[in-house]
Amino acid sequence: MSEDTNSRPALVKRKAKAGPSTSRKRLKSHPTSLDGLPWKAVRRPSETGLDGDDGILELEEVENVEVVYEDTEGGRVMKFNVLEPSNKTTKVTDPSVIEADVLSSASSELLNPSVSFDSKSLLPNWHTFYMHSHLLQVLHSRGLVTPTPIQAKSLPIALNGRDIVGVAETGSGKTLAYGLPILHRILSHPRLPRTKRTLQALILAPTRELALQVSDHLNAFARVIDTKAEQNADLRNTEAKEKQHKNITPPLVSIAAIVGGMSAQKQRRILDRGVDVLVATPGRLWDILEEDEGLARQISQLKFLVLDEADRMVEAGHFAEMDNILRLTIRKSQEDEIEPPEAPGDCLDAHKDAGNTEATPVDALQTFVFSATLSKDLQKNLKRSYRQKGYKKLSKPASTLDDLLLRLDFRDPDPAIIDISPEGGVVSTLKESKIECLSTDKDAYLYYFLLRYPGRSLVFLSSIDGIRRLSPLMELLNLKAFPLHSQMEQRQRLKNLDRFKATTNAVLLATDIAARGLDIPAVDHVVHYQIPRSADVFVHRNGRTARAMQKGFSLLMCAPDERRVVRALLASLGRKDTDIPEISVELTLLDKLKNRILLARQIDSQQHKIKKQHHERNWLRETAEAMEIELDSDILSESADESNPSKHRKKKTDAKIAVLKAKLKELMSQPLLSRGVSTRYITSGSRPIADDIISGDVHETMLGLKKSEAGDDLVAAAKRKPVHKKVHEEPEEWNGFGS
Ligand SMILES: Nc1ncnc2c1ncn2[C@@H]1O[C@H](COP(=O)(O)OP(=O)(O)OP(=O)(O)O)[C@@H](O)[C@H]1O
Repeated sequence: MSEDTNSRPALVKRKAKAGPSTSRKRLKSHPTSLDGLPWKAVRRPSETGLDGDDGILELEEVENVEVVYEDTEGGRVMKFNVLEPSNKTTKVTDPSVIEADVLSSASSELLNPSVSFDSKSLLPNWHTFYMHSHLLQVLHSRGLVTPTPIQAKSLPIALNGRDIVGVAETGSGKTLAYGLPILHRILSHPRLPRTKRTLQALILAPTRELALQVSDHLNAFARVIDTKAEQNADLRNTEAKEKQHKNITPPLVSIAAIVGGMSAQKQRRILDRGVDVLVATPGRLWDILEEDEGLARQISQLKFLVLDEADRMVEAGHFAEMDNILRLTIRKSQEDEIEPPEAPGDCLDAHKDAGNTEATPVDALQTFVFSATLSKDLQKNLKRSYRQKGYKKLSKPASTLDDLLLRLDFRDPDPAIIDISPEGGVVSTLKESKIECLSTDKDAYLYYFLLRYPGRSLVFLSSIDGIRRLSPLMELLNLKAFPLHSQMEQRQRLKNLDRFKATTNAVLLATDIAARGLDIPAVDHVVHYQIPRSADVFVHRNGRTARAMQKGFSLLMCAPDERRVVRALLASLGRKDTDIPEISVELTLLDKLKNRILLARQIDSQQHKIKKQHHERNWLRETAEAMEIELDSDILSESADESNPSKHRKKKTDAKIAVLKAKLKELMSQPLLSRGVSTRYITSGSRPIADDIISGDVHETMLGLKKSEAGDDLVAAAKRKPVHKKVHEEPEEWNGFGS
């Protein structure tokens, strides 16, 4: 993670490279601590197995340092001289000072942004927001030439110090809508030299993956732009550039992620060094806060509080932690005033009396609440939560999202509500479809879909057991499928996510932990293998594709007993199930696929048997050891003795598996031929495909079917009403990302 860039955990190995050389000049004898040296993170090549954001290990090294020992009254003291080539100017070695220097030079650009970056001509669409020139440069270098509608609407309001409740479709750039104002403020108010960073912004996110993604996303804007790396022709890939760069330069703004499943000690150390922005999941943050008064104090003095995917945070069972954390953000002076409205009407009247819709609060904790799905009622209640005097204190713990959001210490008498979510939650670039089939046939339909429409497919299941069942089946069917669910280790979760991102033709089998916020580039298809449990989850699952104005496709698999729920779910979005067209399926191929699936299931069940036996043996052995009982050697023997019953059973099962695997291999080697096509007479039959093969139009895995996108094969259904966006002003002219 990029917050590690200038990290220097206490327990890592460090090597001070050789001392003075004659060609170097001693510039300073500076009795600084080890922490004061210009440590650089050491790149960890993947071959070493030590790469990746494991959150545990960070290696650093330091160069050109001379170690001297000095005898003092208190004993022998070690001092360090930092050496530099004679043609260079001296730099003091405290990293915080280096950072402060960089920061001040960056902030000085603000005084005259045109000197370093001509945003007016290079980024005319962003120029009008007058953001820090560093941010503009990063936007430019990343090719983000036009703000998205939610960004265009939020930025002027947020930069003006106001609170915002923002609702906009999935993948529409909400992270930068709240992130840029935060970064702008921090860059524009540099720390004094030699002072530690103090926490300015807290961003709460419901899942670990989302928190890490937000911190990565914002970190790209927090680092010094490395013009040398930019020019390096060998490093055209932005990610590679960033990776190389973040290893050497301290960030302008330090952004750390605090999430469960990673080393808590390391996260504490990062916090001890001081960070500007913290992105956290409520659970882990509260764990740390319980032991860290200093951090709790910093949280009570925040400049920004963000609730990303606020509605999900409550669902995720973070109620108590959220409640506790939000209480910390309430200013003492206001705490007494935090009361629930007695009657909504009273409150609204009082609100009107306040009559201060445009005011910019002076003591500014700015609060941003963002999501793709915040109900209208909730938005109204958020306005109401503007504290009125004369009511009782909120002493009871929060028990609903309304309750919880009432705790938000909105400074703004009238938080701006920006709702540009599309009607029914349907993103304009998303094509939806459904398949109605028996639950028992879902595997075959899914397999058909994945073969017929190769690409990156995110398959949602509601149960972890379902994922555990499907995963090995997919493997046996030679599909690259990666599981992702909450019972997996965090490291494995991130690894699978990365693998899925890196593979163009892959499947991610995920529970709803992947439904929210995850920004995976180019997800072609979202499949609802099991129907979502709520309309919001449906919208967010769909939102993993068709992001940033890209095309996307979603498929809802609906069994007869699920129809009623689907109807209700769509009705709550103001839609009908007939709105969603069915996708055409070549049924002759489906039958052939069913045979493959049948075999794969049999193999899996046999393999499962072996695993179970193995597990039972281990359990017996461990229990016997614990109870100091000696077990009959027959039971545990792994020897090749044929008379051993368990060994014999295993051998039999192995043989069965081998036969089944051979059969499956044989089946999979036979081409899947669509109706009316024969391999012997490829140019004849009712559907000759020779021409298609020559022109490259043929689908490789299903002969007789042309290559097509899933969206092209929809069976006409009752026409969906066009999706009307609510009226909004300037973003109307926005024509998508890019040029
Ligand atoms: N102005 C822009 N121009 C082009 N791409 C952008 C712009 N702003 C953000 N993006 C890209 O759009 C993608 C989606 O952004 P982001 O993850 O912030 O969406 P979101 O609205 O938070 O989605 P969700 O509701 O699913 O969490 C990201 O890859 C981001 O880099």
